[in-house]
Amino acid sequence: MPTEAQDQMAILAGALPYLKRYDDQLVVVKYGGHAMGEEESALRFGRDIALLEQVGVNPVVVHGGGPQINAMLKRLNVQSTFVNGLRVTDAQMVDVVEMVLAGTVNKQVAEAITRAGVIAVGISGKDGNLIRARKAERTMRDPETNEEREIDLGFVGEPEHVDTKVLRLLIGADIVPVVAPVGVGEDGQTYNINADTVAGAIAGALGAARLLMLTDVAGVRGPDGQHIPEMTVAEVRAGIEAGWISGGMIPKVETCIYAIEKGVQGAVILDGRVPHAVLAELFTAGGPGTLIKP
Ligand SMILES: Nc1ncnc2c1ncn2[C@@H]1O[C@H](COP(=O)(O)OP(=O)(O)O)[C@@H](O)[C@H]1O
Ligand SMILES: CC(=O)N[C@@H](CCC(=O)OP(=O)(O)O)C(=O)O
Repeated sequence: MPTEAQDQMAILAGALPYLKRYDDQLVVVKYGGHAMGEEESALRFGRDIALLEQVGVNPVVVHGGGPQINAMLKRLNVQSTFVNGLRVTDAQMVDVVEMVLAGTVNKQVAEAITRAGVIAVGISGKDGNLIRARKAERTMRDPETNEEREIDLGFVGEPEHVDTKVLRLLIGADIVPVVAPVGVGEDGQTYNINADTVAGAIAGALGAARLLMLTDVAGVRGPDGQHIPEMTVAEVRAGIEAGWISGGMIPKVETCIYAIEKGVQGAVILDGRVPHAVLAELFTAGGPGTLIKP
């Protein structure tokens, strides 16, 4: 009968080749608001990110906070609406969004990593010229006239330019950057940016080895509801076209495709609520999520 120690040795031996593969590599981890869950799961996430740093991987965390923004808006009695997964953000709301994302959530995530023994620094896309944004433009088909018309999302932005200098300085000093998805326009306007989009833009600009998208589903499900362990970009496009990839999964897979086209070797969608999801994905054969490859 194998002893517990032998079991642990077997796990370690299995992980060693993967540790070597990711040594000194950049891994961007998008930590979604739904993946955050209870305090204990956030602390577990912090320990896993700290462990990555300690074994020589360079993690960069981009967090979301959609549910946390919703909770604050509810307390303030403010209604919000979404168009194609993006929150219509007026001038008053952009202040609340920035306060929650760059304030509360950003500091909680950075603190969870720091508490695990590795220094993390929380910044927003407005710091160090990290994310220069422009107003996001979207159109929608009017169901009555069947014509495409522009929709005004207010202060919703998309990254126009990512300046990685501040990230590289932090990474070089063994500090984990934790980024809130807020950007600044040329005129100094603050923009609310979807966190998936920011994670893809940063992974692309850094030329990361991997982009991990932590959400609250196990990965991409196929037409019959089965979990798909691995997909090519062409298969993802076919899934969107056929309609079995839909809703909130569309911006997620599109972000993965964008990052891959920018040179990221692989992007993974996985359930961040599962203990040690990040470690299992990077350091075991055939991780638990859906790996999207060129
Ligand atoms: N093929 C699919 N596989 C998995 N989830 C899908 C698929 N198509 C649509 N979805 C939906 O996408 C959702 C994930 O997106 P979303 O809720 O926006 O995540 P997050 O809040 O983490 O950014 C799932 O909960 C599911 O309802
Ligand atoms: C424009 C837009 O929709 N921004 C998002 C930013 C937060 C986010 O993306 O958080 P999750 O990753 O947890 O969904 C929002 O306001 O909810």
